[in-house]
Amino acid sequence: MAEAMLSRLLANGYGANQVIVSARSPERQAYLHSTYGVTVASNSDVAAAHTVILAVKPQVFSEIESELADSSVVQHPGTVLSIMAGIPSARLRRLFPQRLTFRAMPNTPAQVGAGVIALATDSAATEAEVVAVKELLSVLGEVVVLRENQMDAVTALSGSGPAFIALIVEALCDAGVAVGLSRSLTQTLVYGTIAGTVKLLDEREIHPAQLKDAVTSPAGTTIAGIEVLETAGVRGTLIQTVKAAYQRAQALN
Ligand SMILES: NC(=O)C1=CN([C@@H]2O[C@H](COP(=O)(O)OP(=O)(O)OC[C@H]3O[C@@H](n4cnc5c(N)ncnc54)[C@H](OP(=O)(O)O)[C@@H]3O)[C@@H](O)[C@H]2O)C=CC1
Ligand SMILES: O=C(O)[C@@H]1CCC=N1
Repeated sequence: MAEAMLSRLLANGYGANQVIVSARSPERQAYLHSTYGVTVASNSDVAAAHTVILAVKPQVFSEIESELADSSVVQHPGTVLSIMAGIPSARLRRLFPQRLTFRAMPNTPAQVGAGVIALATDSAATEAEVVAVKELLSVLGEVVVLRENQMDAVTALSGSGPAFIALIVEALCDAGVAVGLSRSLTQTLVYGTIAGTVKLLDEREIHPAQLKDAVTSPAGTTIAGIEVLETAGVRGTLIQTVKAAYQRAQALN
């Protein structure tokens, strides 16, 4: 995710000289420097920047936290923006008491600027400070401002969502192959069907049930398929899937 943010920032007018990055392995550090031309520095150096973006795994954050707590940089003013799942802003605020604290939850379509990014703002931030963070995140896609107590739910739905959708896409492609279509044709049909369905629902503001009913002819093919989905409990399975991801986000906290 950090690399997605980095590449999108550079592609959208931010200069390589405005960004410094940190990574753990020397291989990764060399890759980031040679690919993007950015300065690679220690966590402490990065944490001295005006805007600090925290994008390590939540489990790794404890190591960074103790490393940073020992350095004076945590006293610097500015902004800290975390994309880590399950780490509350209160914990970030304890580490960076002088900084405004924002939490965001992007998702992987951010790599192509098509992400949905949930943002919980700091109540002490001015309108201009909120706008600055929104502008930063807008290089990744659509920014939605919400309350921090909604962040674990967002993590489960849109943060993890691309993996759930990808699994469904893969299964549908396999289904196309199972009924005799080539892999490449199947991919074109499945990608187009999903993108087109979402576009139709969105642009015409149709309820999904309305669209399902419109496709479903009496004694036709679609209702035969719908019966299988309902018998398998796909609706309940998807609800349980998101609830499991939500509970995991809460546990990471
Ligand atoms: N993946 C996703 O779809 C999403 C992830 N997130 C959140 O983003 C965060 C990162 O996830 P993701 O990008 O998938 O994870 P990755 O493992 O891909 O990236 C984590 C990065 O942290 C670096 N890192 C690890 N340890 C340290 C350290 N001690 N000091 C400095 N850098 C370090 C790694 O460097 P190295 O490679 O050298 O180890 C790596 O570049 C998580 O908190 C996750 O919750 C949020 C939304 C979506
Ligand atoms: O799986 C995870 O924990 C992270 C958070 C959202 C997407 N990936």
